Amino acid sequence: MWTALLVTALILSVVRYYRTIWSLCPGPPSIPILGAIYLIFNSEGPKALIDKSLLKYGDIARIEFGMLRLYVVNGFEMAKELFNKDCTSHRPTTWYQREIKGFHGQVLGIIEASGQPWVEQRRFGLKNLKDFGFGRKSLDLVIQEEADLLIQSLLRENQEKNEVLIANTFNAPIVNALWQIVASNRLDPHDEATKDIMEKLELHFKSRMEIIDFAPLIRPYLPISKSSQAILELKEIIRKEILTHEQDFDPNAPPRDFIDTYLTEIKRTEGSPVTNFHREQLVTVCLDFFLAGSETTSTTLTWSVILMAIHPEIQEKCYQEIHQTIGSHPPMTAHLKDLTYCHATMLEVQRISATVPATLPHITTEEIRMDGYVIPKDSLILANLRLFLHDAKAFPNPKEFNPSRFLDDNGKIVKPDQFVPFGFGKRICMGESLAKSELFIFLTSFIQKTRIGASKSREPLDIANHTVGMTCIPDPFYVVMEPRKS
Ligand code: HEM
Repeated sequence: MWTALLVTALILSVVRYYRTIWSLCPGPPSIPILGAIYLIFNSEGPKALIDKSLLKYGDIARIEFGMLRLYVVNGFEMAKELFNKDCTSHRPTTWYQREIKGFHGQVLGIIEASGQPWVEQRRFGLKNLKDFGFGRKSLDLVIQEEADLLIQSLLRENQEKNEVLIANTFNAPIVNALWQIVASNRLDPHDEATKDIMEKLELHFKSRMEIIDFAPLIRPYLPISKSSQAILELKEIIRKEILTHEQDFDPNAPPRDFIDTYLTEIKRTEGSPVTNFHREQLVTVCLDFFLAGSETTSTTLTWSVILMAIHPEIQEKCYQEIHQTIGSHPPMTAHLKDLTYCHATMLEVQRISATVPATLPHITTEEIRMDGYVIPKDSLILANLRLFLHDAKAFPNPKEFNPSRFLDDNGKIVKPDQFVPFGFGKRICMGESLAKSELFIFLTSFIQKTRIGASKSREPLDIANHTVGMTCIPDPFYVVMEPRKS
């Protein structure tokens, strides 16, 4: 009798499972309990989530992952409307976000936070990221110095080996620029401590989403993964830097960097029963800048190098523009408006690489009904940015690398709405202006001082050789880099 009852209960729950998912919008086949988990644990990894095969389900595809329901939005208009809603601007929180990124069960920082604490931290971060020209140096100068040091080191490598290996090449300089903004210190790229930070960041970026983090009952009893351990150690490094800042912090002196600005805010709001500004919050906000701002920018720069090597005629056009407009003057953010072809080249690098192929997951806080679709409360939702950036209607011949598509007849920059490398809506990237300065100054400094070409002793360069994860990263490649005569 118990067996019969068990079998009936099982059949009923399977029927219920299929009735529920059939009442929702379509998606890849799934089975009870596991859903369509095979999609991200196959050899393709997260690439499956942005695959064109999902287009057959319409503007939005539903993917079941065990207890989770994920919606991938492939329709641009729909995505824009959805991501502008308050009820889609929250983030899912798992054990990882509460215990590893957060502190004692509390979600902190910007990337994973939601509601009022997120609004406050994001607003504060945005306001202060805008004029990150702290203390002695302007932001442009910090970026120029990092670009120049890297160029010198690559030219030396080229002189010794007749070619240069491009693999994680921009990671240290970009982390360094961020570290100077955050803590006004420069990390020595040859120092063991710096290599350690880079390895930890890399471990994090190479890790896959751990589905088990969504099982709050058993997760605390399982061992901490290497990538989570790396995050805890990165937080400790940042915490130590904050403690050092606290020792010689003078609230009446101008802030030296972001940490000082934040410490001033902690002092200002001290004693308030509702303050969200405290040391652990600062640790996570800084960590978020490193996690969101390092790999994204450095990978886009890696794409710039491979694309310049494949397209010497475009590189030459950029060089001529730089040569005629600013000569040997160090490139600055303000030159974006004068070096329009270089600006267009930077946009085209971002478009074709789609470095961040999808937004991070958002979570719905209420049921949404839109264009005949129903998205239940507590569903994960992400937008397929790569699809929008490669949309043939907005960008004719989308596979072609053609910076001129971003220039009108008068040579002015024009950007179609679908140009969304930084996402859109309420959670749009916070580091957009910083990233643009970094991309522009690095790209133009490289072209101003070097000629990048393909290495003749290697296989032809091909942008199809890349790995898709949280970011799309070109596989390591070799180029020749020769100095330009000034
Ligand atoms: C080329 C470089 C970059 C690209 C392509 C990029 C792209 C993105 C994208 C697509 C998102 C997700 C939006 C969403 O979930 O809806 C995001 C979020 C974010 N980015 Fe960037 N990003 C870049 C550089 C930076 C930099 C330099 C920083 C700051 C130091 C930064 C800070 C952030 C933060 C804090 C978030 C989370 C925002 C929130 O949840 O409210 N990013 N970025």
